[in-house]
Amino acid sequence: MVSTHPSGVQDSAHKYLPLFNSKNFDLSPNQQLLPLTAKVNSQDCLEIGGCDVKTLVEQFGSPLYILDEETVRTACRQYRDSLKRYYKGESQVLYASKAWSCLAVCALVASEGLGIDVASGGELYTALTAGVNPELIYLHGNNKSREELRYAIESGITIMADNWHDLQQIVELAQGQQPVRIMLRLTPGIDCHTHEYIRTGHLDSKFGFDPGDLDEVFAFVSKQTALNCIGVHAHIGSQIFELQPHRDLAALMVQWLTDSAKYGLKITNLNVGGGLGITYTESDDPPSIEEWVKPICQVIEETCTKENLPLPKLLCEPGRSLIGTACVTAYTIGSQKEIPGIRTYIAVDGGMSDNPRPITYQSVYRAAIANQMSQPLTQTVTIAGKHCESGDILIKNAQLSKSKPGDILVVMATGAYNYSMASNYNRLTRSAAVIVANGEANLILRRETYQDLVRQDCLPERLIQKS
Ligand SMILES: Cc1ncc(COP(=O)(O)O)c(C=O)c1O
Ligand SMILES: N[C@@H](CCCC[NH3+])C(=O)O
Repeated sequence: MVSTHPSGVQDSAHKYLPLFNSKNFDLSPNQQLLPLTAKVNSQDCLEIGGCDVKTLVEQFGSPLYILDEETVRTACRQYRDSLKRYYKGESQVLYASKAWSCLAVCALVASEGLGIDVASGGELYTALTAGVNPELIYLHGNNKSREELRYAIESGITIMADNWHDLQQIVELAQGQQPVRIMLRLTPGIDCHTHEYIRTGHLDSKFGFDPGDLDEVFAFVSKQTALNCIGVHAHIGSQIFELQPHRDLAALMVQWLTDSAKYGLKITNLNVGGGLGITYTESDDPPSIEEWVKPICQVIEETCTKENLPLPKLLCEPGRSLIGTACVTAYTIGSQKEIPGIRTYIAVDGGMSDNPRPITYQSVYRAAIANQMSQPLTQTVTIAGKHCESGDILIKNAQLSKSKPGDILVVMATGAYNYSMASNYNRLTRSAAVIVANGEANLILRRETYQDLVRQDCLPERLIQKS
């Protein structure tokens, strides 16, 4: 018997399902706990993209990242369409690929007309290999190596100059070449309420030029014929639910455009970064994609009118809100340990190596037993990973239906900063990932093998064991 809350919400995993109907693409993916196509089928199993999660695990193994194509496409379109609706100037959405960088994800967002923000040579290589147009790729980093900068210049992408060292190296490498396209990353000095580790816009941040250096930077850049400075950039942090910090940022950035004009710089691009939060639990209440885009556009237009400036090309670079809720991770339940009067641990076949966010940021997730979605949530259990680390806990006090070894547990909203931050701790092989759409599942990341684990290992002659 499924019990019902006074609110009418079923006390089963059904409560996590989005109110999605295929004709209505208005739901903002970042406000859902499960991918938009999630439903429960006649076997009481969770289905995503028309694929039964239990069957996917049988076919592709466990743990498994399951990425819903429709949810990612919907999020891309909502960013793009909102910019078109609320901004009279040109605009471009970039995907912050640090959220999940792999060939398929880069190709998917590029097919929706997005550009890509990369934060290293490796992410750049991935985006280029996926076939992304170099003119739509932007390289970030507070300590880019000379090799990374050379690679960026040779590839014809835009470099986000983050500091003086960066600028000097770019000028040196650019000599004798076409002017190198750069944008300046500036620290706005704007605080927001999010985890300390993922705040970037406050003054005490390792990213970007200090606001006190602004005039000097504009003066320097204006004299360099090797540089083509097209824009300014700022990013205030991640998993943000408030709108005011981004309004403040937009106004401040237009001020930077006015300041730069005094140095004869023709800066035409303004990149407000990313940062829109997502729903990890029912108590998270982020604005929708449209609600985030609209005030930014309005503030830029109003401030430009006031300052008598032409509208800049507006760029933004969301990561988490494009992909976070498009994915679930499916695990197989194994051992259980009941400590009377204390708690019950349920262990799964992954943990901090495939999702390091709980142990790193104390992030809270929701889960369900995918093969019995309507069963009442009668158990309060702690979901433990399989690593040799007491802190390897995925969820404390999860409300689940009664489970047994072999059941499939899905953890929700694992699309952002999970695979991309995954490790091989305890030499676990990295999990596979599939993309699902219209009842079809395709592998996008092969599961690592034991051979993969030792591929880069070298065994010096003198250490070889002689029998
Ligand atoms: C420079 C930059 N741009 C974009 C992002 C993407 O942020 P989010 O995933 O919160 O949208 C980040 C990460 O915080 C970032 O550091
Ligand atoms: N890795 C962080 C986000 C970092 C954002 C990058 N600047 C997270 O998982 O929440």
